[in-house]
Amino acid sequence: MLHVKNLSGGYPGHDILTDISFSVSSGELFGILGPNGSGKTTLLKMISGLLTSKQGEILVQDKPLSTFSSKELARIIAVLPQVSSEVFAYTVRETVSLGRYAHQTGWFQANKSEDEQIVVEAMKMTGVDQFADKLLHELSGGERQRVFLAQALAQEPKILLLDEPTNHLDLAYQKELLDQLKSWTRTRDLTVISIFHDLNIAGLYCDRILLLHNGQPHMLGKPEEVLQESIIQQVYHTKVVQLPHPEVAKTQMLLAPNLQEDIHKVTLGQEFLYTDETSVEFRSPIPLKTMAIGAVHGAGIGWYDGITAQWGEKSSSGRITFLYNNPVEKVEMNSIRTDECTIFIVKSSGFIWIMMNGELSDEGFLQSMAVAARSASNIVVASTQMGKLVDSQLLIETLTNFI
Ligand SMILES: Nc1ncnc2c1ncn2[C@@H]1O[C@H](COP(=O)(O)OP(=O)(O)OP(=O)(O)O)[C@@H](O)[C@H]1O
Repeated sequence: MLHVKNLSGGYPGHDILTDISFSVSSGELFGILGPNGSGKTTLLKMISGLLTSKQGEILVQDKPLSTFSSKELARIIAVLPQVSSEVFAYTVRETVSLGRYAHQTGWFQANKSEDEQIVVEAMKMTGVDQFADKLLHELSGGERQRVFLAQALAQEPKILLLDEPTNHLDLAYQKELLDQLKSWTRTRDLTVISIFHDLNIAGLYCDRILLLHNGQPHMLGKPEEVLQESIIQQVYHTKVVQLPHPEVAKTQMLLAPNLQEDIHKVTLGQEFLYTDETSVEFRSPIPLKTMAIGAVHGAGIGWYDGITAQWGEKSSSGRITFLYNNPVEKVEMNSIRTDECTIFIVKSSGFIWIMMNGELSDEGFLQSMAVAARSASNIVVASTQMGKLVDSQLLIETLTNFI
């Protein structure tokens, strides 16, 4: 559908892009990612014919882009630019109708009934039909964004170029728009080429991603190939954490903020353990990353600021909670200091809680769980996730001696 071959160029006296090559197939949702100033918009402007290249070529449906008249091109490619705050005194209906321009063959055929039908359909699909007769400047940023999308759709393009399409949209409209675009790529063979700043949205919806860095292609591939911690850190120069989406087989990237200096350094130990006649409680002064089994509240993986074992009547505390019919017995504590971390263990007839002062990997959590599971079924492994990364092998040997 679209081939970009060895493309270089930019603005007069200011080259931006160097040797970019890629192809986009019909019905593909193709994402362009990259830091600010990496050349994403410049590339999109070249594909839309707004900027000419210095070297290389762009083929649309196997014909060089430069051989299309602007009207011919508008029947194939529609562009949704970054929405600016400048709007003209047009109504929503008039704005969307402009999308039909490329399909009109003469002045007297303007607004034929077929065109009108398509305009109404585009307005319905984007949910802007409810304010069809309002002026653009009477709408919110997100509503305006949807009007321009309707205009692009009314153009009935084969290729839709989008520059940060979800920029002004709230969460529900982001999802609705992207679900809709994805479905049109499948059902109508629409090809979508879109710039994204949100790596996670790109990861969820794109078939492939081109990652630009300083005007050059850094990587081209499937989202799971491109969205790797090390690649993103190298290109964006910021720390991110990669993890699997909990519901779909897609990778997600989280920012890793520098919040640790706001948290005072603590060592988990006996002074945070409280016992009375109806409960044993560990009240942590900071949130702990936890993995728990057997709990009525907080089982699985999470972040909690405490653990409670209770019997008798007691209101829920929001901490990881274990319930017992009878009082737990033989509550023992152990503080173990290794070269890398200190571990605080609370053990009773009913549970084992392992609290780590250090950073524990997912594997470390699972292995600690496995050691504790040899002698208990109600278990919490908790970690401050601050300080040194704990060596899982050493940890297992240490825990095996104490549990
Ligand atoms: N009209 C222009 N004339 C000269 N240089 C320009 C022009 N527009 C953009 N540039 C420069 O081209 C470079 C790439 O800009 P571009 O808008 O393509 O980046 P981008 O990746 O889309 O960035 P952002 O994520 O900030 O939108 C930037 O250094 C920018 O200053």
